[in-house]
Amino acid sequence: MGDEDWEAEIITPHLSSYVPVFEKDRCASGANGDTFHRSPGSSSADLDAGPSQRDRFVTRGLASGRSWGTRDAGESSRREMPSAAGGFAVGKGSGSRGFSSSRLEEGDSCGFWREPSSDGEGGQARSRGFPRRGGYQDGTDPEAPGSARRGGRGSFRGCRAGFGPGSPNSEYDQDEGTQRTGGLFGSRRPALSGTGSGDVFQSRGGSGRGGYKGLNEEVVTSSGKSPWKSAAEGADGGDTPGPKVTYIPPPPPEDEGSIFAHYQTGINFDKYDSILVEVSGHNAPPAILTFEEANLCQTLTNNIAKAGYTKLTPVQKYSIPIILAGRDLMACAQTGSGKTAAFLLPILAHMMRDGVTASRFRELQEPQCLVVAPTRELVNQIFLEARKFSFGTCVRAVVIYGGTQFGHSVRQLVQGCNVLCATPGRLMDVIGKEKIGLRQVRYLVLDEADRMLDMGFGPEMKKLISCPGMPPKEQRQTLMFSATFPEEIQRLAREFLKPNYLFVAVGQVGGACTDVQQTVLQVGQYAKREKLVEVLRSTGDERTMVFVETKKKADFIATFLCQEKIPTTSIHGDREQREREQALGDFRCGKCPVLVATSVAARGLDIENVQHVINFDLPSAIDEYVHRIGRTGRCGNTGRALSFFDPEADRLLAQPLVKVLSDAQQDVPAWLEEIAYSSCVPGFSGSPRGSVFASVDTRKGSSGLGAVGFSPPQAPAPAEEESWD
Ligand SMILES: Nc1ncnc2c1ncn2[C@@H]1O[C@H](COP(=O)(O)OP(=O)(O)OP(=O)(O)O)[C@@H](O)[C@H]1O
Repeated sequence: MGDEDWEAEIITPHLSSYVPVFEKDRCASGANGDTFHRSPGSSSADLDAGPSQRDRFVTRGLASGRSWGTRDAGESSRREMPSAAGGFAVGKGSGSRGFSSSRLEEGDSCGFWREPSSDGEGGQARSRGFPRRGGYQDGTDPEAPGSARRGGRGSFRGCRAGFGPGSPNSEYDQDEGTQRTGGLFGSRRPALSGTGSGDVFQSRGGSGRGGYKGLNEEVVTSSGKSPWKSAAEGADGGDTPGPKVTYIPPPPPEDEGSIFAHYQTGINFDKYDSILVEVSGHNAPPAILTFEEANLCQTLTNNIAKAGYTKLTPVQKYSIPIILAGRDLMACAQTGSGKTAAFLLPILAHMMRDGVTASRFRELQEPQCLVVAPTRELVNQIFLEARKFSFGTCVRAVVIYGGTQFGHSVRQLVQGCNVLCATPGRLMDVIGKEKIGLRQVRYLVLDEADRMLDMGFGPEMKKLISCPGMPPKEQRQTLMFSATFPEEIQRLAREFLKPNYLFVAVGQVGGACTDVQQTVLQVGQYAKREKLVEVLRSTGDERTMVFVETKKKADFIATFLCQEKIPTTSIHGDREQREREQALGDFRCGKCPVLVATSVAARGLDIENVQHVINFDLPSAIDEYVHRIGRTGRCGNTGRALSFFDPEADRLLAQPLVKVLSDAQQDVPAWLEEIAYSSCVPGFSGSPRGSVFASVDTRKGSSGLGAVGFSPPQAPAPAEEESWD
């Protein structure tokens, strides 16, 4: 099938949904009211008796009984597992030489679509001089040339937006109500078309929508400038012409049950206690062991209890007292370990302690706290957390982000704003329109800070701290959180932080969550779809996120899976915001148990019951891999990650991948070690794009800051991308 053919194939069916209509004999009811007769996958966690004590990273992963691979365990080499024993790797097979057979690698013809050997995706996928990834594309991919491919996250929990009825603002009141759709939850969803999902398939040609485009959606020009900003300004209500964005997200839930809805911590939650934590910097306050020790006000304490939090996670134990002491902080902790509450709780406690007053209706709002994050879904998630913890207080949290009607953002703001959660583009828009003043900012939080400071967002963040009115770093508290913190980004971050900032490293900086069982299979590009279907059929309707490299491919694979009668939806930057939210809602509620995503969903998504992450395409950067697989195995729950490793395209990832696997005490397939060895990069630092594995505060090299804990596993690499130009 030629390139044009597959493109046509996607468009012509006019799918109103990715949810296929099932044959009656196979499904009685389902995503469209059907019940799928697919055998549910067993996900029993195979717990070992006790934690494996390693020299630096004490917590350890768990084996799930399921095996995706077909190799013998004997082919894997277990690394650095002095006490890895019993049960840890039970049932786990990693890699499959079988799948690396030339027959499959050279292209199978069992699928309905055959991938040509050349691709147009590689330019986008392998920026920075890495080999182009093999792919199916036709070279007309709008993402291809020069696009950055790192990304943000997307997550979503519930509905969003401010309180009460919007107060019309004539300046921005256009299109009021025209698209008040797109809720995430059943009752709030718009009337659905077609098969009932309402997830209208119209992502192609999705340019011109407003808003910052997430992760691998923004285009970084050779000058390092990011044109997304003007798009955001234009489409979201700024000055440049473009299609008007009319989407008004549904309001957040009002009932207490929904506000405090949470999922259970997992069987490994208590194992967090054994993770080694390193704090560096001078005069760090001691960690707290309980919420009581934090001495929070009664309302906050009640809200913490209602949220189901009984015990602090390590990053919370260390970060909360540091923030309460007024110190700047850079904190790095594994995915899903509670970083959001680690900054929200002490900030809210401070605000309450300082007697924050209810903000009132005003044209210019002056929030005390700014939380900036890279994707729309993530800021919405943070907003919902802030709203939950501030429930019953006078603190008002507001969320604004691109892809929604600008006037709607303004209407949320003018009603009052103490804590503003925003994506960079929309934030700069409202600052530019003088809807937000920065004079009162006491707390500036960069979530996914390494992403916020890299070449995609860094210039915007620099602009933010130079905005008129923004208090200098000496007069504000700056807090940075992420699961990964490359050394070069740590260096850039210092410009934002007071010199005496503290650095908290929970476990290994940039390390994968050890509650995720990682499996890598060698699968040639032409065999991937067949393997994907095989895996998805074997896992039943367990929730699975499938990551691919490009937006087009996300559409294509989602459509393909639907044709295979696997209820699937997709999220990527070319989908309209309403569609993105609909997709996440359908995935979250289980209507579509498979979500095909680009890296826009790699960071921060906190969705209950995501049992699997599949890297259909591996990312080029290992930190991206760490974030992607962190969508499962959250908060002490176990999860599984399966990656299709295409030796042609993924060779440069082999080395850092081996390191991530072994650091997380996972099986390392022998073939992967061989590839890693053969593609050995002299002076390897753990990542093709720089040292992700900065296991320590980078200041330690120069300032001799002392720290208890682990030592760097390798010599620091020369920083890449030092410059934003
Ligand atoms: N102390 C706690 N007790 C119980 N649940 C918690 C606690 N802290 C956080 N959680 C829950 O754990 C989940 C993961 O938290 P959160 O999203 O903040 O993780 P994260 O570290 O920011 O992850 P990521 O790196 O992927 O962004 C959330 O559902 C959150 O409500």
